[in-house]
Amino acid sequence: TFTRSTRPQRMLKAVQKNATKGSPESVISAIDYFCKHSEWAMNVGDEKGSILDSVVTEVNPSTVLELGTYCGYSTVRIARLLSPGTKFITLEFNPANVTVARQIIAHAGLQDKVTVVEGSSGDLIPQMKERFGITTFDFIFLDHWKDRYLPDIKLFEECGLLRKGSVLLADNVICPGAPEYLEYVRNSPRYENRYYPAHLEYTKVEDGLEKSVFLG
Ligand SMILES: Nc1ncnc2c1ncn2[C@@H]1O[C@H](Cn2cc(CNC(=O)c3cc([N+](=O)[O-])cc(O)c3O)nn2)[C@@H](O)[C@H]1O
Ligand SMILES: [Mg+2]
Repeated sequence: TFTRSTRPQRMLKAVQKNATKGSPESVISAIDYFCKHSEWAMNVGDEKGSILDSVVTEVNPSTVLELGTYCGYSTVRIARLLSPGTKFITLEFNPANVTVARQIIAHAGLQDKVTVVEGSSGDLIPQMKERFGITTFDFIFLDHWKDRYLPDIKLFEECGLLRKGSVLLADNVICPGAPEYLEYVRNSPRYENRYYPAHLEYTKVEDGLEKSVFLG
């Protein structure tokens, strides 16, 4: 029987066809080209991706967590900037997307830099310490279900996974929006925040990233 491919599978084919193996930049370009000329997809994209790059470079983290791997676009953006020995974990709920993401990350030659863990953030965050030997995360990128941003930041606090200076960067705080999360970090004395205005990936729609530094 004929089963139609999925958008992540078509994105993977485009990467395998157009990107040079071992080149993270060409994987990033191939995905951005696919999203601009073939099919829109919910990667953080090139404009917000450059902001993500600058924050990762500024933090120069030793431990990194990403929520919502999807196809691995932001995973590749982050992993290509990390120093050797950095511990980078990305969480992905959908097993089909885990499979696609691992292949895209491998095409970029970054498979040894990051661990893609299948499961939901709510289940996996409390396991970070004992399963992966993490004490605290220096940098966290939130790009998963928007109604999970707030419960998950509270989970980070409860599990003692944040230290003074830990940086959280949240995608889509305007579109689709994460109003409860924004209200929480902006009204909490425990976070120093900065909003980076941008646009929804590959569109002219307003969106942005919120950076929140945990003050301890
Ligand atoms: N709690 C979770 N734990 C682990 N993985 C998760 C979780 N929630 C979603 N995911 C995974 O994230 C991936 C991508 N994803 C992200 C979202 C939520 N983000 C968006 O819906 C979104 C939507 C738009 N948009 O509609 O324009 C733009 C964006 O940049 C977005 O991130 N839904 N799936 C999917 O593979 C899903 O399995
Ligand atoms: Mg997003």
